[in-house]
Amino acid sequence: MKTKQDNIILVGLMGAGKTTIGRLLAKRLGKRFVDSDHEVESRTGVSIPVIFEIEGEAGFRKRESMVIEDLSRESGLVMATGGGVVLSPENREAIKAGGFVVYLCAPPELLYARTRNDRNRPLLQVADPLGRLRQLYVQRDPLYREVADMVIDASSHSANASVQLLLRVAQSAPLVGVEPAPAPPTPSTP
Ligand SMILES: Nc1ncnc2c1ncn2[C@@H]1O[C@H](COP(=O)(O)OP(=O)(O)OP(=O)(O)O)[C@@H](O)[C@H]1O
Ligand SMILES: O=C(O)C1=C[C@@H](O)[C@@H](O)[C@H](O)C1
Ligand SMILES: [Mg+2]
Repeated sequence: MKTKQDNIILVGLMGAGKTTIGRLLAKRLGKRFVDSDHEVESRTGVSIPVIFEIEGEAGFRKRESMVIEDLSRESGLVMATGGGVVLSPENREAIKAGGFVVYLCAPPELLYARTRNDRNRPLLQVADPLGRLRQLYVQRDPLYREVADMVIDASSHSANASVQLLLRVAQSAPLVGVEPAPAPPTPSTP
């Protein structure tokens, strides 16, 4: 039977550390690491900025949804997701059904510091990227919480500390969806 713990799915805003932490965690758990952003790029053969340029955000979201639908049906994965996957109700359902979902939560100011020198995130190529991150936080924080089985404060942990925390959870969490063992028979009195 498929259990929720078969897959661990990381959600959160750009720069929260989904790719960094997901890769390390997968290695430690001996699971396959997948990243929905990388999967979109490998299916199209071009980078995310190029997809945004040619097809706009709407085109990217359609491709992202197809990838999420496919990957959420697999098992034994650690999956990093793109920051915007929670925008679509269909993606949210697929993620919730597809694994144990961890929201890496961090304030916009920290996310800005982590992403400011990277040109690979089209939504942050604006005059005021910190302002954009603040808007996205307000819009998306409730959506990440809606899908999350667990929230990690990604601002107070190093990437390695977050991995350690998740390893402890993965190794101690009961398997959701598994029937509890039947109670032993009560001895009959002679
Ligand atoms: N405590 C931390 N946890 C995770 N990543 C950190 C931490 N501190 C710094 N970083 C750095 O933050 C940067 C952004 O991380 P990463 O690319 O993993 O984010 P992401 O959540 O996958 O973003 P995106 O949604 O844009 O793909 C990386 O350079 C990473 O090394
Ligand atoms: O937050 C977002 O909407 C995005 C985050 C990235 O992971 C990429 O999926 C893309 O740049 C869009
Ligand atoms: Mg990433």
